[in-house]
Amino acid sequence: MAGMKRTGGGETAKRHAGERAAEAIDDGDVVGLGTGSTAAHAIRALGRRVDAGLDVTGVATSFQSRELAREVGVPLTTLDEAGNVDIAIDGADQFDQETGALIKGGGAAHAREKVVDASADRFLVVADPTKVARGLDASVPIEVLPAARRPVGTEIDALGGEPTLRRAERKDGPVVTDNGNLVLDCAFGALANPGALAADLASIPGVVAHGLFVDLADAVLVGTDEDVERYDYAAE
Ligand SMILES: O=C(CO)[C@H](O)[C@H](O)COP(=O)(O)O
Repeated sequence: MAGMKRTGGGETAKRHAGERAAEAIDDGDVVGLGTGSTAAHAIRALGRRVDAGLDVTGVATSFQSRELAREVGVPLTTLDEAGNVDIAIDGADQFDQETGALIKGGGAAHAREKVVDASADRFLVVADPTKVARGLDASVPIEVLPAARRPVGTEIDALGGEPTLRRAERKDGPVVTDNGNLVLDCAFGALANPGALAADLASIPGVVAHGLFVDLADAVLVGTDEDVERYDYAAE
């Protein structure tokens, strides 16, 4: 698969990935509903399968995915009620095709996404070809308690990162997450050891969640304009 020419970074590619992922849902499944434009295609496709008689419940990872699930008729539950997630479908901002390690949080939803994706028996990532990488070098979103913004920034500096407070596009001020926190987008350059950086970031007081998802994805479905390529990282 590596080295194949892929076309697509637009909605068609995202739709192909999302629709293929929705086909993997079985009757009775509790489904983690990811956030972002690619996961949204999966939620819409799942809604069509529910219309056709599929019996599933969804666990939303954000305000946005909850609203969309309601709109397309996917019944909702919570982790508290369901206890277990059979399969989660979620997007990514970048993934390392060798290891399946991900950077997530472009939609500032990665704290809840990580809880849902990590608790799923199977975690399917849906992406378009612009997300495929050799190694990881995108900036890492870090959700922080508002009161911890400065001390966390100092720790990020010490780890060799450059933190930038994420600002809202249509509001004066910062992006505030669904959990009431702030996001620091942290540029580290090429990540030599994402697992070690993930552990370092998780140990900083005031960090709610970072956007490194290491050893979590079971498979990544990359939609193209024509088809879907699948990368497997664990026995399903
Ligand atoms: O991590 C995420 C949200 O926090 C998204 O899944 C990620 O940003 C990908 O989004 P899109 O499919 O719109 O490119």
